[in-house]
Amino acid sequence: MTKKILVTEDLVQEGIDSLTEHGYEVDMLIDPTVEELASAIAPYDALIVHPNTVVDSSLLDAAENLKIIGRAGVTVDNIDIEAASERGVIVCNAPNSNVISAAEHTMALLLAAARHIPEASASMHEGQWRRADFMGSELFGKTLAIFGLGRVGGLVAERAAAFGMNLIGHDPYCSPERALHLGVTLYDDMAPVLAQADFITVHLPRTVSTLGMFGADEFAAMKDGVVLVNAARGGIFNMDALADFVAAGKIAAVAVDSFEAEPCTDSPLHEFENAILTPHLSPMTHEAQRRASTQIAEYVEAGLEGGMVATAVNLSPLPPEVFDAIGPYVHACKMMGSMASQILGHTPKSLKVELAGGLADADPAPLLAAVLDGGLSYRRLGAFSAANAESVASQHGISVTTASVRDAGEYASSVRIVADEVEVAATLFGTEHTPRIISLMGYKIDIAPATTSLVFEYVDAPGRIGVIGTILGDAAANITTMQIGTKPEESCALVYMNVEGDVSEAVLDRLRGAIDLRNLWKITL
Ligand SMILES: NC(=O)C1=CN([C@@H]2O[C@H](COP(=O)(O)OP(=O)(O)OC[C@H]3O[C@@H](n4cnc5c(N)ncnc54)[C@H](O)[C@@H]3O)[C@@H](O)[C@H]2O)C=CC1
Ligand SMILES: O=C(O)C(=O)COP(=O)(O)O
Repeated sequence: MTKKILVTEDLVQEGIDSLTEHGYEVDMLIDPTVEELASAIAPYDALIVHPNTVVDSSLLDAAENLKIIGRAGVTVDNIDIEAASERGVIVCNAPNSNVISAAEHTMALLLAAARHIPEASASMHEGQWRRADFMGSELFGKTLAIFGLGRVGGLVAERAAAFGMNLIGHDPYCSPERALHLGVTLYDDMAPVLAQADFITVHLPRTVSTLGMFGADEFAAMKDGVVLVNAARGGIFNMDALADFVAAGKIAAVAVDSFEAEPCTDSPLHEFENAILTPHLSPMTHEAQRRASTQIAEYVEAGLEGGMVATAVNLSPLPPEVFDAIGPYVHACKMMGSMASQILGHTPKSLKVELAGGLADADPAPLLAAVLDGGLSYRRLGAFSAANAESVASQHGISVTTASVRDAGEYASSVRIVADEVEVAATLFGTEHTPRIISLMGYKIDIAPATTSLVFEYVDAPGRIGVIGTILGDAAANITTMQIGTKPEESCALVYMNVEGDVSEAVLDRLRGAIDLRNLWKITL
């Protein structure tokens, strides 16, 4: 039967043509109301949207045949990813389609603001010739602060470096290597970045932590005469507070391309001549729109044909034969990824995933994706899929290797990961496939981890467990299971302890003070 695809927003014809040439039936229902879309969606296998079509759980409930949603662009914040995943619907985007256009638009806004181009042009159209009123400043030698050093932020850094700007930035998830490569001095806190910048540009996703990230306190902490640009997402700057600071002259100019509600025809900034406002023009180039159309057509087709979707932002379903081989290990691998990242405390530089015994011939990609997903799950957008795991890992500065060994020792199969200096291995136990940790930091143990665990490493000596037990008992934390591994050659022991009850920082400090610990980690799964 012919597969049906519904397109709900303008899409360059090239992508549509390629889908029809490949035998799909493509229908256009441009800018439908919520009700129109809900009553039309049932027969469709795929849905292609831009930013304005809201795909929420009630639409997905009506979408009985839907297998894949393609977002012709980067941002998927109009799609309820979790609801789609729960229903087994793949969500994919075209993450590289418009990032160059977005970075170039950012540069255009920076330059336009620095040289008063919109106001000067408007005055010329009114028949005036006012050179002295539009004295500008050079970008050269000025400090540009970039918040968010992902795809667009990185491209802006490269372009601003060519203008001779000093680059500083803030992005808790950007690796030091990436920052070094981009020539950006990274700061953990916003304060020093705000205090130094002559120009500030944001390239952040819209999340709970970035909405309103720039308000009155942040604007007050900036240099007098600062220039601000937001070509990312509306809502990152608090517009009312921003207008107050523009009115007071603290902010010399502001350029905004993206608004909290679009279309936007009125905002607190509309009255200011030194506020440059563009109607979400960042992606509006022939090149970006053409890429968005052709790339999304290719990914949607891959999804409909059961192939791996390279840009899936939620896990695409594994083909049954792959699932049979490795599916039960997905949960264990997510758990190990989370455990390793909690022990490490930062994003690893290198990650090795080794499949042993019965898994030796299996494709490691889905398990690598699961390890990364467990370890980097702070990314609200962009879950790892088997197809994108390596490339997303490298974006985060993680170099990935996979290996297989035939010998799994006393187990039928196992997976071992090494994230920088942290090693952890797991096997599955019984018909329920319960994950058991069989090695941690080189210590041989055998334990099924609970929601909260404490891991102690210390120089082995009698009485240690007693001291630990007493402190936890006093804190009303109950030890439910425990395993001890030793390294006799180093006289060291590692205790993996599952606990119930609250183990606060104060209790951890007491434990650290009471015995001579090499390490103590609290792990929450
Ligand atoms: N107007 C336009 O045409 C386009 C807009 N966008 C928007 O621009 C933004 C950036 O897009 P990409 O670079 O593709 O995304 P990305 O995901 O590659 O990069 C976002 C970066 O922000 C960082 N980040 C997340 N939370 C943060 C926080 N609280 N503080 C500091 N850094 C944080 C992440 O670590 C990541 O490095 C997104 O909001 C996207 O929606 C993207 C493409 C085109
Ligand atoms: O992809 C994005 O995030 C963009 O903002 C690009 O614009 P669009 O939403 O595709 O019109």
